[in-house]
Amino acid sequence: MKMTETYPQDKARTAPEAGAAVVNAEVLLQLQELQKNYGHVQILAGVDFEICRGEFVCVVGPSGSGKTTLLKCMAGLLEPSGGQTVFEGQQVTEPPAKLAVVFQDYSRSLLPWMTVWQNVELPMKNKFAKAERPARIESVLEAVGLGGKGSLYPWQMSGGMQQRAAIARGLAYQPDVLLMDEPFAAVDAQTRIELEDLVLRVRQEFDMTVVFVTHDIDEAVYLADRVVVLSGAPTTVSRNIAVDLPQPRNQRDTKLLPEYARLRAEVFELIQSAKSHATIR
Ligand SMILES: Nc1ncnc2c1ncn2[C@@H]1O[C@H](COP(=O)(O)OP(=O)(O)OP(=O)(O)O)[C@@H](O)[C@H]1O
Repeated sequence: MKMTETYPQDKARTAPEAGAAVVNAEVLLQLQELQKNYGHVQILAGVDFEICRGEFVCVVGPSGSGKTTLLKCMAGLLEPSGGQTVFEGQQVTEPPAKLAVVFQDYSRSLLPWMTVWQNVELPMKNKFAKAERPARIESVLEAVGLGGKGSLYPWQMSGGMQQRAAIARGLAYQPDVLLMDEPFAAVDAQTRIELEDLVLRVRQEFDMTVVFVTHDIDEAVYLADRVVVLSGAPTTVSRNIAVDLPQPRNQRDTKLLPEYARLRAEVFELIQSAKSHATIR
């Protein structure tokens, strides 16, 4: 087995060996020639890739390349100007029930007048009977390291704890796919490391597919089964890189591997090149 495979842009399919957690190669999400304009400005110029069930895919690209725009189109929160997102064979026209999104700005995503428990319970109300909820809430709070903290309000917690609560809320109704938009950008470096490992753990525990947008190359290579590198706007997929680093990942040992350094350098070069070719507006 090759250590790394690079998939051509028009055939962004993941081989099962791309990551240990990928148990089959069932395609769950497809981005088909996705385009998005804001007014006359084209941001996404036909983004095309697929995500298999169980995969952890990181999306990286230069600032302003449209990573957040792409994620919103995937989530059904923004209507594309062309192309489509397909989730489990259906075109996405509104947020699918089996998909949850965790945004960067936890301070705005948690409702400050609700306790952590109530925040986590909110999205579960349409899916689980009242009697079922407490055990599930306790289990997700435990999973994110907030066991016993459900009675706190967001403003009584640190930034890292609030982001844990936002992740717990994303997990609470057991989505098939978790979309995360630079979720750790606003926390300190030590907390960021803890949250990266937390996401890897809960991804295994809850058997989820994760799409994770980040501008941090180290984070992308450390977390991903596959890194999708975007070009600068007008944006297409620059490269699809399978990350075949051993699982489970470890903040010290994984980052000492020559293959980690090689992948990191590859992504870095691509982003530098994308920056230099991006249209200056
Ligand atoms: N609602 C909007 N109306 C007009 N332009 C927008 C809108 N949202 C985003 N843009 C522009 O589209 C481009 C892509 O924005 P987006 O936030 O998707 O990029 P990004 O890659 O996530 O950026 P960053 O890495 O800096 O967070 C930017 O130039 C931004 O100013």
